[in-house]
Amino acid sequence: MSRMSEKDLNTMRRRMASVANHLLPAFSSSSSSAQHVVSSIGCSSSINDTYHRVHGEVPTHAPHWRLIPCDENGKDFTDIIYEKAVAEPIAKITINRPDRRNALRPNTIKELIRAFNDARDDGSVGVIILTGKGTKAFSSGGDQAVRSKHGYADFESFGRLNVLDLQVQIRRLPKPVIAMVAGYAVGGGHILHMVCDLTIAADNAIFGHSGPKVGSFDAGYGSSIMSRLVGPKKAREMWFLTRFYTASEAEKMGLVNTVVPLDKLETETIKWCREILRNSPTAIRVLKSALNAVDDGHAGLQGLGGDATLLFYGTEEGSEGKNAYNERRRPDFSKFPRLP
Ligand SMILES: CC(C)(COP(=O)(O)OP(=O)(O)OC[C@H]1O[C@@H](n2cnc3c(N)ncnc32)[C@H](O)[C@@H]1OP(=O)(O)O)[C@@H](O)C(=O)NCCC(=O)NCCSC(=O)c1cc(O)c2ccccc2c1O
Repeated sequence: MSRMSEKDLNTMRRRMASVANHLLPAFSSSSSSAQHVVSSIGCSSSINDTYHRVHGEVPTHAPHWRLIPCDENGKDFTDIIYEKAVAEPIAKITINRPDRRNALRPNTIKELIRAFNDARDDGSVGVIILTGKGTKAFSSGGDQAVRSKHGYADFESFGRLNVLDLQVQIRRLPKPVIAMVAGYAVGGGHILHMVCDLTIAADNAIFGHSGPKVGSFDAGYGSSIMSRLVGPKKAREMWFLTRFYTASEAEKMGLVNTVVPLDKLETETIKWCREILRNSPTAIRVLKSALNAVDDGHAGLQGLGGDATLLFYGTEEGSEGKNAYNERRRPDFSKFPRLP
């Protein structure tokens, strides 16, 4: 038999490793993601397939955060802290009213909307983290101290429900938004984390609705998205009984993606950001629209349709139409395929 080359040997090793992997015990569906399997067995090299060899683990170091002190008009942020990671496409928006359990007043929402707008427009941002200052609360929802006859009113003479605008903004923002939840996420705080694309919860997190106890309710996303997430029966239970649920109960209900020890919350969230950021931004963008499209009706279709147009503009076929118009000639689309 002729001597094996180094390349043949490597191929053989790879195939043997692959066969050995298939002999590993199967994992339950609750830990179905490959990365989750990797972390649950604590050793990425245990799965020695091409996928894991090529993609490997993401770095675990903490980002260096740069403070964005004010909005685009130079107005200082007071109710939020807005930061961007240096040399990494991650933005972090922190609700900063810890002595009120990060309750939301109209000004808090206005600042959140401005920060989210900035993160959307900034091409160097690919993922946005939404969180609350401190470990006691993500947010306790609408600030009951400033609730008036027509909504919430802080520095104005009229009330607003501008949290609804924020919910729509997060839902339509073409970048993933991750809720990083420690402590209470109740009332409007619970709804905000549900509207985010993913939720990473600390083991001290508590979720629930208090609306009907304080004479309020969110009959918009706060009802429809919750029913989608936990199912219609559980959604009714949560709204009708206004009980609070632990992080692990929330995970079982499908309300959160994962639960981690409080001191690992940011590290784990950053890990999820980095894993997302290694993937195609356009794929992620279109998937976010697609995952929302059916539920969001015309607005959902518009988002997904807008993505299609955006991609089409980058093609030669799309440019031919524009060029022909600008050159005052008929467009020639004859060379473009009519795919089956
Ligand atoms: C969140 C709590 C369960 C935490 O309890 P804990 O014992 O840890 O802390 P305290 O209760 O002592 O709170 C410390 C301090 O913060 C003040 N505070 C906390 N939450 C709020 C709040 N939401 N508004 C105003 N102030 C708040 C509290 O008074 C204390 O102040 P001191 O001066 O006494 O130190 C518990 O705090 C709690 O149950 N909070 C209230 C939760 C709540 O009912 N939230 C409002 C629900 S309604 C809502 O959020 C809402 C959401 C929407 O999306 C809507 C959409 C459309 C229409 C309406 C909407 C809407 O109303």
